[in-house]
Amino acid sequence: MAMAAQSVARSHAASMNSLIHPISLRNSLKKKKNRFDSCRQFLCKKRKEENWGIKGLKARCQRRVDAIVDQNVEDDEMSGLDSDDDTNLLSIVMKFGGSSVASAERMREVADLILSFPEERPVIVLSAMGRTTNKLLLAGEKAVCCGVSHVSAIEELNFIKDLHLRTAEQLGLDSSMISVISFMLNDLEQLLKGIAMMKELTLRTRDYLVSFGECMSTRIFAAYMNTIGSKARQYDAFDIGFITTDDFTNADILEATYPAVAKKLHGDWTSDPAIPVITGFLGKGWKTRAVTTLGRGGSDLTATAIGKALGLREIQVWKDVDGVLTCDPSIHPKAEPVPYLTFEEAAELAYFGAQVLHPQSMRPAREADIPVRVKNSYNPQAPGTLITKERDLSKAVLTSIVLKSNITMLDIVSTRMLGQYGFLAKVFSIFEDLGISVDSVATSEVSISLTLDPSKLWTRDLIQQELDHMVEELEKIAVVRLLRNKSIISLIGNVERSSLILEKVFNVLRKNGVNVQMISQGASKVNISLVVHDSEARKCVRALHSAFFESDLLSEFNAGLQNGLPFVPVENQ
Ligand SMILES: Nc1ncnc2c1ncn2[C@@H]1O[C@H](COP(=O)(O)OP(=O)(O)O)[C@@H](O)[C@H]1O
Ligand SMILES: N[C@@H](CC(=O)OP(=O)(O)O)C(=O)O
Repeated sequence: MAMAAQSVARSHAASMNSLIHPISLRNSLKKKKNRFDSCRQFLCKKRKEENWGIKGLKARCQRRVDAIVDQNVEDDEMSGLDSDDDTNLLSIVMKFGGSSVASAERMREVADLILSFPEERPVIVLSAMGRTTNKLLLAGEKAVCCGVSHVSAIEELNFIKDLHLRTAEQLGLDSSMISVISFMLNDLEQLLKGIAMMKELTLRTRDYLVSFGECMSTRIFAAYMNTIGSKARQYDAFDIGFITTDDFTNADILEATYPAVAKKLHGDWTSDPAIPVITGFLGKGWKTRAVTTLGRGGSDLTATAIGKALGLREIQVWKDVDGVLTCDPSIHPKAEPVPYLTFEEAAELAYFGAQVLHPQSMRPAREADIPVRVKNSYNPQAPGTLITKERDLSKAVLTSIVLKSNITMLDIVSTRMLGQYGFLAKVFSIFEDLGISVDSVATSEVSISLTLDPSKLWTRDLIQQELDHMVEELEKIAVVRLLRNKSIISLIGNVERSSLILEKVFNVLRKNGVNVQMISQGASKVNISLVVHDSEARKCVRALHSAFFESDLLSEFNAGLQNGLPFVPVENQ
């Protein structure tokens, strides 16, 4: 049924392909002679006079634009020139998150925003509308235990139905698109009935279930772009070469994705230009061929992967905040935008829990060295955050404070004597065998303290089961203490100034009566992690933020230098 809905949507998108493409024409002409309007009027007049079909109009349009770009012809001449100009290729990727496309009104604003960059030829990546992904997951969980006959009454299902149909209507989409969306919503209900019947929601089904969010938002948005005369073409990422591992709910993009996506998008664009509107977050498992997802917030990764695949000039991720901030604004309202970050800083920040970026999203951008700009779709004038390979760190001390709560920590002490080799190797081979990844580590020769990455630990049952098994294995070689309800506070910044940072940190923590339970400074030189108890963590973040960002830290540092306290990089001490 879902495949049928998709093919209806595809044929709909195909029928849209026959409209003219004002953005492409306008962009080319702006760069050369700004003669598009007269050209379009001329062609429209001619079309009426001579009764051209759409195909004829398109061919003449293209020849005409190419001719004007070449500056060789008069307005009423027809030329057979073919343009093979690289400047006409797709130029940037613009990703809009759920909050940016949460309603018809927001979709209109996003469309205006895209059109306000007439010099760009963007690829658009969209997330599901608003909180649709959460609602789909909740609907799935309710379906497991509510019984088939109660599925139609699931509150979240009805919310999703209402939101998508209302949005399609408010955007003035034609009846064929409204039936595509109705068809998909019907499929969604059938799927939930299947879940209710099976009384089970596997990770694979969970991914298929949430894929409805992005599949619907992109269809609605592409159709709206077409309605307002900006030719757009919808794509499901799993149909255009996004090949992933089969790790449902947390899949990884495989290398084969890049050439496949480039071939498809570039090929379609050159043969028939239309703004690509692509589902974020989704892929196709290389063995199972089933729909996979890239982990929560995975549309950021879709965007950077497309940037790399097409070698684009810039990757823009549009959110509901003025860029990456000095800390999570929901913890401390005085958080401020960080104007520049390196890929390394952004990756650490994302990995250690800043929800604003997907943990893996910096990888493709860094590999292809493409700048990433984090912008606010509610406040497009704000400069946002620019993430690049390098930046001037001479004035940087601390960049951002990140909190990851509800962490499990392990203290592992070897039962053997000092001087035994291979202890660390044995411990880490146990984690490898169990497929559990570790966040932060602090070691001595006979003991290790570490925190576990919770993303691997998906459901409650599994957490307990996995942890029990892990402790059992570790107890064969060590005394193990499992500590729950911990938080990691990660200080992302210039670790060349770690003495200053740590001096201040311990001052703040001492004043607040907080004991640090583990400290770790990674080799990355941008991150110092502190483990504290969950109950103290938010208070600590606020106090640290005040100390680092609400006082003149740099002059404090310079004053230290003038007072004969020279700064010595930590590795030289
Ligand atoms: N350091 C931070 N900087 C900016 N936003 C942050 C930070 N930490 C957490 N956030 C949260 O991340 C949200 C934006 O990320 P996300 O919800 O994934 O955006 P989108 O869905 O638009 O892609 C913000 O609304 C904010 O609450
Ligand atoms: N819709 C998915 C993917 C995503 O990237 O969303 P957002 O861009 O709104 O964080 C999620 O909620 O996880």
